[in-house]
Amino acid sequence: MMHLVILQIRRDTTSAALTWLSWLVATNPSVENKIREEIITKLHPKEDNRLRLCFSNVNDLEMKKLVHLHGALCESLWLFPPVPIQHKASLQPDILPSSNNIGANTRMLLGLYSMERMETIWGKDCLEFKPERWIIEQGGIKHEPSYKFVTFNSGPRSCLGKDMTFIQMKIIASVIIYNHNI
Ligand code: HEM
Repeated sequence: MMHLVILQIRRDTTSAALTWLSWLVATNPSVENKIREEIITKLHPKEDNRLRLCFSNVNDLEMKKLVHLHGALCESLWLFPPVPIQHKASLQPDILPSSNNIGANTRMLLGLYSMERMETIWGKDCLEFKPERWIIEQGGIKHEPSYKFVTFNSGPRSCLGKDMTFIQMKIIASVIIYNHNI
């Protein structure tokens, strides 16, 4: 039973992320155009085979070239984290990084959704959909520390599937965006 629940969490997080990405891209056609443009210029899909052939040798490096898609994905994972809230419990008394004292067996709720919409952490434009937030001036991907971009949690129990799910989501999203106008 536990195994089934864990499997569902892995699958449902990815599908929730792709659903939000579709909505954000559909309501921001200029972002969709930029993503399609970079798929064409960086992956060079062959027209007759659409994108299928390109993906016969897909790898992480190829997918990292799609910086606008990466930015759009991070924005949707950040604005609408598929795991919006989590809870942890202390085994023994401790002091949190915030300097709050907690006793043993204290249950704590982590509001990931709220933390990723806090102006004090992310700045004034924290509610806007801005994929360029994740792109550095030189055009590469901007990395945010996991204790700031908390969608996959941070520390020793953070998501083990993070890198894999990014590759999976990029493959699915790029095939859809290349072939369809959402
Ligand atoms: C968008 C997709 C995903 C999101 C947002 C996500 C998010 C998370 C979060 C927040 C946790 C921490 C849970 C906690 O501390 O209670 C977690 C744990 C985990 N995730 Fe993911 N996840 C995603 C996809 C995946 C995929 C596709 C896999 C496997 C292929 C995976 C494997 C795991 C595993 C094994 C853990 C447990 C790590 C541990 O407890 O040591 N995740 N994930």
